[in-house]
Amino acid sequence: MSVQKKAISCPLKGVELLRNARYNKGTAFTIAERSKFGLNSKLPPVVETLDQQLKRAYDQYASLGDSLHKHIFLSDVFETNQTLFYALISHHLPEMYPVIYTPTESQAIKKYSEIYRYPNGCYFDIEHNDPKYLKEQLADFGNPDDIQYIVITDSEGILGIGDQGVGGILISTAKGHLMTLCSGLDPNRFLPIVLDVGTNNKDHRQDPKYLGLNKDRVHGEEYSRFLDNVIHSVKEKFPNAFIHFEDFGRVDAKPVLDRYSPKLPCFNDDIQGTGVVTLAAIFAAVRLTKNKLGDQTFIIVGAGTAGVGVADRVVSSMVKEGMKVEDARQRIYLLDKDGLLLDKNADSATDGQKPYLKKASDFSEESSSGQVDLESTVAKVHPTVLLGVSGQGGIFTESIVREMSKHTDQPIIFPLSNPTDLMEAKPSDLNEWTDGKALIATGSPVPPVKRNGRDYYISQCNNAFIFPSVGVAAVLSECKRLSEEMLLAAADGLASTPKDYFASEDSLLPDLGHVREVSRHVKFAILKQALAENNCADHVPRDEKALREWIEKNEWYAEYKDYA
Ligand SMILES: NC(=O)C1=CN([C@@H]2O[C@H](COP(=O)(O)OP(=O)(O)OC[C@H]3O[C@@H](n4cnc5c(N)ncnc54)[C@H](O)[C@@H]3O)[C@@H](O)[C@H]2O)C=CC1
Ligand SMILES: CC(=O)C(=O)O
Ligand SMILES: [Mg+2]
Repeated sequence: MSVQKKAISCPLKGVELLRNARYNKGTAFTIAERSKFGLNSKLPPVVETLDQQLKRAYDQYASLGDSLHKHIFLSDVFETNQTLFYALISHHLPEMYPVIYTPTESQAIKKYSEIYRYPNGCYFDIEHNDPKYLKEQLADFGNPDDIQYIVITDSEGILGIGDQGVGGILISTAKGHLMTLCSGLDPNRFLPIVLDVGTNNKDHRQDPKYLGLNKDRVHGEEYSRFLDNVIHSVKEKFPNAFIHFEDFGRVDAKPVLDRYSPKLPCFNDDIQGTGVVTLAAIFAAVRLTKNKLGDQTFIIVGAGTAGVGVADRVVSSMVKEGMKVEDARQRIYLLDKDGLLLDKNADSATDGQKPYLKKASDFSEESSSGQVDLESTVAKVHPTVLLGVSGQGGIFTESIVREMSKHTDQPIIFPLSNPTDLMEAKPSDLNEWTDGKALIATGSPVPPVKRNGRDYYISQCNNAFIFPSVGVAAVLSECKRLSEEMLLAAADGLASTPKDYFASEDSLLPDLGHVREVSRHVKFAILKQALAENNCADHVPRDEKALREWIEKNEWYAEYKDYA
């Protein structure tokens, strides 16, 4: 990671410098810099501070009518002046976060070809599936040591909006922005990649403006060969980069993680990040109900990438607390679009789902059609925790939630699907149906629920609260592999964040406004675990105080540097 230096070398001059977002300071170039770097007469005469620039940029942003235009405006700022972009969002993080991320990001991705203005990263398409070619293209993105963190998507499972083809590049860029904003990754050491393997999205295929490959999505061997070529090229070109897989489709996500995670430091955000952040929120909820994790009964609705990822992390945590794996799995009921996952349907279950299949014979009374729906499962197993990662808005109905409430005093209910309109239930409804007792967290941000003169703060349970810390800790540690124990340490770290960083007594997760401090706390927990595993570079400080200082010193800040 880059340690902050007083002056850095600036390789550019004149108009080229003004057009380079990394080095550009716009009206903040001083008189001396204007002379030294050939900028005289190329800027208006007044020299401004970053604060003055921030005021103008914010006023322009605020004057825009809708969030998509605000998103486009912020993207323009990013393309012109990176420091201003990160400073602006850092100053207004809770306000702008939903604009650069979920929910507005999903609109921007759907409309990518319509709103396109400039390239956003590295586009690898399957028609150029040649290792030599791929490596040559990567050379343009930096020298071997330059890139530390890479987000790759194949765009098949973008948020809850599915296959988005080439537009998925924007999820890779958004995740990169959050790495910087939340955890201080140097944005110049980040590379977003989209794998364009075709798309089955009819709207895009019929759109004459669509910018991706207009062909059916490639699966199977050809897909795997392409991915292998990309990963090998990336590792050859940027050997130290940590790889973050994002929004792969439900069939490929887990096999891809299972294939690469034993070989290189990598992470699947939807599987592992969602699992960790949800676990941390569950720890908090369970603490509020004065119960133990091992006493909970879970129903997870949506047995795809995120659903299985959450289930696996809950199991790991229960096992860490002393439970047997089989017993832990028994406490988790996974439902997919055809209802509860049952052993009689083992043939159609994914590898990730298989450990969670329940005996069909135990549910014969509930199933006249051969399927056991959510309401029947709730009535039968009396869950204390109900999680939604199905991408199906509104499927936690009033009768389901009322049934759950009959058997548990404080139901823990997290509609985690994104964007906002795909949440499995609205927090205000959940609050109403449970008479204010439900402990709620959502995937996309929502305002507090006001009921009977009280404000109920709803925590956002989104992997964005964890992957920036996991990612930067992995980069700092130079770990050989990201271990399950490091992930559990991240969940513990997030759950044990000092209370000052929470919006209210009963918040399940810290407040976004304190994300940098929270992230330091989580990185510390992960690095301690990496040290304990001997999974760390020698330069990582062993002493706790020195480790905390080192973590902070290695954060990138949006401030203008002096140019030598
Ligand atoms: N809050 C967070 O941090 C995260 C939220 N998510 C959200 O979770 C949702 C799912 O994402 P992924 O797991 O990546 O997608 P996925 O496509 O891998 O999984 C979704 C699963 O839901 C199932 N499903 C569809 N209709 C259903 C129904 N009526 N009842 C039960 N299951 C049903 C599908 O068959 C599929 O297996 C998305 O909306 C996504 O935005 C995903 C990752 C992180
Ligand atoms: C948050 C996230 O990663 C998703 O919804 O896919
Ligand atoms: Mg995702």
